[in-house]
Amino acid sequence: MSESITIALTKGRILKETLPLLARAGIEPLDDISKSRKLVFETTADGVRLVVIRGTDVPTYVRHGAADVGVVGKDVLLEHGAEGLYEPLDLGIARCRLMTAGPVGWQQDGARIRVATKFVNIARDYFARKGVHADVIKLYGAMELAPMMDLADLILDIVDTGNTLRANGMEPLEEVASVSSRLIVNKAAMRSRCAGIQSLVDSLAAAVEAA
Ligand SMILES: Nc1ncnc2c1ncn2[C@@H]1O[C@H](COP(=O)(O)OP(=O)(O)OP(=O)(O)O)[C@@H](O)[C@H]1O
Ligand SMILES: O=P(O)(O)OC[C@H]1O[C@H](OP(=O)(O)OP(=O)(O)O)[C@H](O)[C@@H]1O
Repeated sequence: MSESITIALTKGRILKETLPLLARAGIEPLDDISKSRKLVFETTADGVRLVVIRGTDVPTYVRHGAADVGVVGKDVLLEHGAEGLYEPLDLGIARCRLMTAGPVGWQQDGARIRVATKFVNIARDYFARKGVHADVIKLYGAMELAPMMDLADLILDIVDTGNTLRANGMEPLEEVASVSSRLIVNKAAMRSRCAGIQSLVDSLAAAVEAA
């Protein structure tokens, strides 16, 4: 690739699943990311560098053009918006579901329900569309604790195996959205450096196909 490209990666579980796809597309970090405190990594591909950040920061870097391309969960795009971004590729990794969940056997008995979540925009939109009066309570983690402590009636959170819910006496109720990680691209970069970015998108699409 002749033009330089910066790719913003979501650290944690998405990173682990992204690296094999990047490797199949011929992009491997020169350092071992898991053993390094660095945030920027040069790669085996000429002009391609990686930055490793929190998922919620990935769309911000890409929207402002500080990174050209990013990898982020669909949940983050739904919650924080995708303006200024193209979403050309579903990478099919870190698959899970956004669901409502409640204590086993829970039944609504009042006009309003209290919902604890870190996905407040998704939750407000979801319950408004259902015509349910929901008081949405923002939390930053351990959503499953909120009903146990009578902070909330329900939660809206990510569910994969369901083990976390079961371990805390809860059950999944309704699916709000299906989630996987997406490749996002800065709209201006897509226009001005179309060839380099399109070639990256094509290589990653082939890597996803081969996975
Ligand atoms: N249990 C899961 N199974 C599969 N994918 C998941 C699961 N939990 C989260 N994800 C996906 O991985 C992304 C990152 O989740 P992770 O738990 O690594 O970070 P986080 O703690 O939610 O984020 P942060 O560190 O920014 O607060 C989520 O946005 C979602 O797309
Ligand atoms: O259905 P499961 O397979 O149990 O997965 C769901 C759990 O995974 C995520 O948490 P994570 O393990 O990432 O911990 P976190 O609270 O640090 O995000 C999510 O917030 C759920 O708690």
